[in-house]
Amino acid sequence: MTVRLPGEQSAPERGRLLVVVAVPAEAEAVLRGLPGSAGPVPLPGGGLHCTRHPAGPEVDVLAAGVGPAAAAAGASAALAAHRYDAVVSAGIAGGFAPRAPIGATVLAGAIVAADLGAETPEGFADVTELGFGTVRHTPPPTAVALAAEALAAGAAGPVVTGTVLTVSTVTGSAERAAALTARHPGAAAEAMEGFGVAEAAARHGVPAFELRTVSNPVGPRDRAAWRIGEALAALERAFAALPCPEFLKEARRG
Ligand SMILES: O=C(O)c1cccc(C(=O)CC[C@H]2O[C@@H](n3cnc4c(=O)[nH]cnc43)[C@H](O)[C@@H]2O)c1
Repeated sequence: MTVRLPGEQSAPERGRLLVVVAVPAEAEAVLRGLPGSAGPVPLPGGGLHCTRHPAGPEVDVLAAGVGPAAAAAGASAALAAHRYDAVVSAGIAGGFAPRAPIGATVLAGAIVAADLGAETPEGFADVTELGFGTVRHTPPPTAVALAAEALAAGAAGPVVTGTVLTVSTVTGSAERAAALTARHPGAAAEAMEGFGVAEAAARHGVPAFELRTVSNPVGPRDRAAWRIGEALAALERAFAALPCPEFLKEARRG
Protein backbone atom coordinates (compact mmCIF):
# COMPACT_ATOMS: atom_id res chain seq x y z
CA MET A 1 0.00 0.00 0.00
CA THR A 2 1.34 3.45 -0.87
CA VAL A 3 1.15 6.06 1.92
CA ARG A 4 0.65 9.58 0.59
CA LEU A 5 1.56 12.80 2.33
CA PRO A 6 -0.90 15.73 2.07
CA GLY A 7 -0.32 17.53 -1.23
CA GLU A 8 1.89 14.75 -2.54
CA GLN A 9 1.48 13.87 -6.22
CA SER A 10 0.25 10.38 -7.02
CA ALA A 11 2.79 7.83 -8.26
CA PRO A 12 1.59 7.90 -11.91
CA GLU A 13 2.32 11.65 -12.03
CA ARG A 14 5.65 11.41 -10.25
CA GLY A 15 6.75 8.24 -11.99
CA ARG A 16 8.14 5.08 -10.49
CA LEU A 17 11.54 3.49 -11.01
CA LEU A 18 12.54 -0.08 -10.16
CA VAL A 19 16.20 -0.73 -9.32
CA VAL A 20 17.19 -4.42 -9.29
CA VAL A 21 20.42 -5.33 -7.51
CA ALA A 22 21.82 -8.74 -6.60
CA VAL A 23 22.65 -8.52 -2.89
CA PRO A 24 21.57 -6.49 0.18
CA ALA A 25 24.91 -4.58 0.36
CA GLU A 26 24.20 -3.17 -3.12
CA ALA A 27 20.59 -2.31 -2.13
CA GLU A 28 21.86 -0.44 0.93
CA ALA A 29 24.37 1.54 -1.17
CA VAL A 30 21.64 2.54 -3.66
CA LEU A 31 19.25 3.51 -0.86
CA ARG A 32 21.93 5.62 0.87
CA GLY A 33 22.30 7.60 -2.35
CA LEU A 34 18.58 8.22 -2.86
CA PRO A 35 16.64 11.05 -1.25
CA GLY A 36 13.70 10.31 1.05
CA SER A 37 13.07 7.44 3.42
CA ALA A 38 12.68 3.78 2.55
CA GLY A 39 10.47 1.06 3.93
CA PRO A 40 10.21 -2.64 3.17
CA VAL A 41 7.36 -3.92 1.02
CA PRO A 42 6.63 -7.64 0.87
CA LEU A 43 7.20 -9.31 -2.49
CA PRO A 44 7.29 -13.07 -3.09
CA GLY A 45 10.91 -14.21 -3.32
CA GLY A 46 12.74 -10.98 -2.55
CA GLY A 47 13.09 -7.91 -0.38
CA LEU A 48 11.64 -4.84 -2.10
CA HIS A 49 12.40 -1.47 -0.50
CA CYS A 50 10.13 1.35 -1.60
CA THR A 51 11.39 4.90 -1.15
CA ARG A 52 9.05 7.70 -0.25
CA HIS A 53 9.91 11.19 -1.39
CA PRO A 54 7.28 13.92 -1.45
CA ALA A 55 8.50 15.58 -4.66
CA GLY A 56 10.50 13.06 -6.68
CA PRO A 57 9.51 9.75 -8.22
CA GLU A 58 9.18 6.61 -6.14
CA VAL A 59 12.24 4.45 -6.47
CA ASP A 60 11.90 0.82 -5.41
CA VAL A 61 15.03 -1.21 -4.80
CA LEU A 62 14.91 -4.99 -5.07
CA ALA A 63 17.70 -7.37 -4.03
CA ALA A 64 16.80 -10.27 -6.32
CA GLY A 65 19.86 -12.53 -6.04
CA VAL A 66 22.97 -13.28 -8.09
CA GLY A 67 22.79 -14.30 -11.75
CA PRO A 68 20.48 -13.70 -14.72
CA ALA A 69 17.79 -16.20 -13.68
CA ALA A 70 17.34 -14.77 -10.16
CA ALA A 71 17.39 -11.25 -11.60
CA ALA A 72 14.76 -12.05 -14.24
CA ALA A 73 12.51 -13.83 -11.74
CA GLY A 74 12.74 -11.01 -9.19
CA ALA A 75 12.27 -8.23 -11.74
CA SER A 76 9.30 -10.02 -13.27
CA ALA A 77 7.60 -10.42 -9.87
CA ALA A 78 8.04 -6.72 -9.10
CA LEU A 79 6.91 -5.65 -12.59
CA ALA A 80 3.80 -7.80 -12.28
CA ALA A 81 2.98 -6.34 -8.84
CA HIS A 82 3.49 -2.62 -9.61
CA ARG A 83 3.47 -0.24 -12.56
CA TYR A 84 6.97 1.08 -13.33
CA ASP A 85 8.21 3.62 -15.87
CA ALA A 86 11.73 2.16 -16.09
CA VAL A 87 13.94 -0.55 -14.61
CA VAL A 88 17.65 -0.26 -13.80
CA SER A 89 19.87 -3.29 -13.22
CA ALA A 90 22.52 -1.97 -10.83
CA GLY A 91 25.45 -3.17 -8.77
CA ILE A 92 29.15 -3.87 -8.83
CA ALA A 93 30.91 -5.30 -11.88
CA GLY A 94 34.16 -6.31 -13.47
CA GLY A 95 35.64 -3.59 -15.71
CA PHE A 96 37.44 -4.12 -19.02
CA ALA A 97 40.83 -2.38 -19.02
CA PRO A 98 41.65 0.30 -19.93
CA ARG A 99 38.12 1.64 -20.49
CA ALA A 100 36.64 1.00 -17.06
CA PRO A 101 39.10 1.03 -14.15
CA ILE A 102 38.21 0.22 -10.53
CA GLY A 103 35.84 2.87 -9.15
CA ALA A 104 34.50 3.80 -12.61
CA THR A 105 30.76 4.03 -13.23
CA VAL A 106 29.50 2.27 -16.35
CA LEU A 107 26.18 3.02 -18.03
CA ALA A 108 25.08 0.42 -20.54
CA GLY A 109 24.64 1.55 -24.13
CA ALA A 110 23.78 -2.09 -24.78
CA ILE A 111 22.99 -4.99 -22.45
CA VAL A 112 24.32 -8.20 -24.01
CA ALA A 113 24.13 -11.87 -22.98
CA ALA A 114 27.72 -12.90 -23.67
CA ASP A 115 27.56 -16.64 -23.06
CA LEU A 116 24.04 -17.51 -24.23
CA GLY A 117 24.66 -19.76 -27.21
CA ALA A 118 26.51 -22.84 -28.39
CA GLU A 119 30.07 -23.89 -29.09
CA THR A 120 30.40 -24.87 -32.75
CA PRO A 121 33.40 -26.06 -34.80
CA GLU A 122 33.66 -22.43 -36.03
CA GLY A 123 33.62 -21.05 -32.48
CA PHE A 124 30.91 -19.58 -30.22
CA ALA A 125 27.54 -18.87 -31.84
CA ASP A 126 25.02 -16.83 -29.86
CA VAL A 127 21.31 -17.67 -29.75
CA THR A 128 20.49 -14.99 -32.33
CA GLU A 129 22.87 -16.64 -34.79
CA LEU A 130 21.25 -19.97 -33.90
CA GLY A 131 17.82 -18.51 -34.66
CA PHE A 132 16.42 -18.36 -31.10
CA GLY A 133 15.66 -14.78 -30.16
CA THR A 134 17.90 -12.01 -28.92
CA VAL A 135 21.10 -11.54 -26.93
CA ARG A 136 20.95 -7.73 -26.92
CA HIS A 137 18.79 -5.03 -25.41
CA THR A 138 19.40 -1.36 -26.17
CA PRO A 139 18.36 1.15 -23.49
CA PRO A 140 16.81 4.41 -24.81
CA PRO A 141 19.96 6.37 -25.82
CA THR A 142 18.75 9.87 -24.89
CA ALA A 143 17.98 8.76 -21.33
CA VAL A 144 21.39 7.06 -21.12
CA ALA A 145 23.08 10.26 -22.34
CA LEU A 146 21.17 12.37 -19.81
CA ALA A 147 22.19 10.03 -16.97
CA ALA A 148 25.82 9.94 -18.16
CA GLU A 149 26.05 13.73 -18.19
CA ALA A 150 24.58 14.06 -14.69
CA LEU A 151 26.78 11.29 -13.29
CA ALA A 152 29.91 12.80 -14.84
CA ALA A 153 29.13 15.98 -12.90
CA GLY A 154 28.40 14.14 -9.64
CA ALA A 155 30.52 10.97 -9.57
CA ALA A 156 34.08 10.98 -8.26
CA GLY A 157 35.53 8.47 -10.75
CA PRO A 158 35.26 8.18 -14.55
CA VAL A 159 31.84 7.65 -16.12
CA VAL A 160 31.84 5.38 -19.16
CA THR A 161 29.04 4.47 -21.56
CA GLY A 162 29.59 1.11 -23.21
CA THR A 163 28.32 -2.42 -23.62
CA VAL A 164 27.73 -4.29 -20.38
CA LEU A 165 28.02 -8.04 -20.81
CA THR A 166 25.94 -10.46 -18.78
CA VAL A 167 27.77 -13.70 -17.98
CA SER A 168 26.81 -16.73 -15.90
CA THR A 169 30.45 -17.43 -15.04
CA VAL A 170 32.77 -14.69 -13.78
CA THR A 171 35.75 -14.34 -16.13
CA GLY A 172 38.91 -15.69 -14.48
CA SER A 173 41.60 -15.66 -17.17
CA ALA A 174 43.28 -13.26 -19.59
CA GLU A 175 42.31 -15.59 -22.47
CA ARG A 176 38.61 -15.38 -21.66
CA ALA A 177 38.81 -11.59 -21.21
CA ALA A 178 40.52 -11.30 -24.61
CA ALA A 179 37.91 -13.54 -26.25
CA LEU A 180 35.10 -11.38 -24.85
CA THR A 181 36.66 -8.10 -26.04
CA ALA A 182 37.37 -9.61 -29.46
CA ARG A 183 33.71 -10.57 -29.79
CA HIS A 184 32.39 -7.39 -28.13
CA PRO A 185 34.80 -4.53 -28.93
CA GLY A 186 32.52 -2.03 -27.17
CA ALA A 187 32.49 -3.96 -23.88
CA ALA A 188 33.14 -1.80 -20.82
CA ALA A 189 32.03 -4.15 -18.03
CA GLU A 190 30.75 -7.61 -17.22
CA ALA A 191 28.24 -8.56 -14.55
CA MET A 192 25.71 -11.32 -14.02
CA GLU A 193 22.21 -9.84 -13.98
CA GLY A 194 21.58 -7.13 -16.60
CA PHE A 195 20.28 -9.31 -19.40
CA GLY A 196 17.87 -11.10 -17.04
CA VAL A 197 16.42 -7.79 -15.87
CA ALA A 198 16.20 -6.51 -19.46
CA GLU A 199 14.37 -9.66 -20.63
CA ALA A 200 11.81 -9.29 -17.84
CA ALA A 201 11.39 -5.58 -18.60
CA ALA A 202 10.89 -6.25 -22.33
CA ARG A 203 8.07 -8.67 -21.55
CA HIS A 204 6.39 -6.00 -19.43
CA GLY A 205 6.95 -3.25 -22.03
CA VAL A 206 9.16 -1.20 -19.69
CA PRO A 207 12.53 0.36 -20.75
CA ALA A 208 15.57 -1.25 -19.11
CA PHE A 209 18.92 0.28 -18.16
CA GLU A 210 22.09 -0.96 -16.50
CA LEU A 211 24.34 1.02 -14.15
CA ARG A 212 27.48 -0.63 -12.76
CA THR A 213 30.41 0.47 -10.64
CA VAL A 214 33.67 -1.38 -11.08
CA SER A 215 35.00 -3.48 -8.18
CA ASN A 216 37.59 -5.56 -10.06
CA PRO A 217 39.27 -5.85 -13.44
CA VAL A 218 37.96 -8.52 -15.85
CA GLY A 219 40.81 -10.99 -16.21
CA PRO A 220 42.91 -13.43 -14.19
CA ARG A 221 41.28 -14.24 -10.86
CA ASP A 222 42.79 -12.17 -8.05
CA ARG A 223 40.59 -11.78 -5.01
CA ALA A 224 43.12 -9.46 -3.35
CA ALA A 225 42.50 -6.95 -6.17
CA TRP A 226 38.75 -6.57 -5.49
CA ARG A 227 37.68 -3.17 -4.19
CA ILE A 228 34.10 -3.86 -3.20
CA GLY A 229 33.93 -0.98 -0.68
CA GLU A 230 35.13 1.46 -3.33
CA ALA A 231 32.58 0.16 -5.85
CA LEU A 232 29.72 0.38 -3.34
CA ALA A 233 30.71 3.96 -2.47
CA ALA A 234 30.68 4.79 -6.21
CA LEU A 235 27.24 3.14 -6.50
CA GLU A 236 25.90 5.36 -3.71
CA ARG A 237 27.34 8.48 -5.40
CA ALA A 238 25.89 7.45 -8.76
CA PHE A 239 22.34 7.19 -7.37
CA ALA A 240 22.79 10.45 -5.46
CA ALA A 241 23.73 12.11 -8.77
CA LEU A 242 21.02 10.50 -10.93
CA PRO A 243 18.31 13.10 -11.70
CA CYS A 244 15.42 10.66 -11.31
CA PRO A 245 12.52 12.89 -12.49
CA GLU A 246 14.28 13.97 -15.72
CA PHE A 247 15.70 10.49 -16.29
CA LEU A 248 12.24 8.90 -16.02
CA LYS A 249 10.71 11.52 -18.30
CA GLU A 250 13.35 10.78 -20.96
CA ALA A 251 13.01 7.01 -20.42
CA ARG A 252 9.24 7.23 -20.99
CA ARG A 253 9.81 9.04 -24.29
CA GLY A 254 11.93 6.06 -25.33
O1 LIG B 1 35.42 -15.64 -7.21
C1 LIG B 1 35.77 -14.80 -8.03
O2 LIG B 1 36.87 -14.83 -8.60
C2 LIG B 1 34.86 -13.66 -8.34
C3 LIG B 1 35.35 -12.54 -9.05
C4 LIG B 1 34.51 -11.45 -9.28
C5 LIG B 1 33.19 -11.49 -8.83
C6 LIG B 1 32.74 -12.61 -8.15
C7 LIG B 1 31.38 -12.69 -7.67
O3 LIG B 1 30.90 -13.73 -7.29
C8 LIG B 1 30.57 -11.45 -7.67
C9 LIG B 1 29.28 -11.67 -8.37
C10 LIG B 1 28.37 -10.47 -8.22
O4 LIG B 1 29.04 -9.24 -8.47
C11 LIG B 1 28.91 -8.82 -9.80
N1 LIG B 1 30.29 -8.88 -10.34
C12 LIG B 1 31.32 -8.21 -9.78
N2 LIG B 1 32.44 -8.39 -10.48
C13 LIG B 1 32.14 -9.21 -11.50
C14 LIG B 1 32.92 -9.75 -12.57
O5 LIG B 1 34.13 -9.51 -12.72
N3 LIG B 1 32.28 -10.56 -13.44
C15 LIG B 1 30.95 -10.83 -13.31
N4 LIG B 1 30.19 -10.33 -12.30
C16 LIG B 1 30.77 -9.52 -11.41
C17 LIG B 1 27.90 -9.76 -10.45
O6 LIG B 1 26.92 -9.04 -11.14
C18 LIG B 1 27.30 -10.54 -9.27
O7 LIG B 1 26.17 -9.89 -8.77
C19 LIG B 1 33.55 -13.70 -7.91
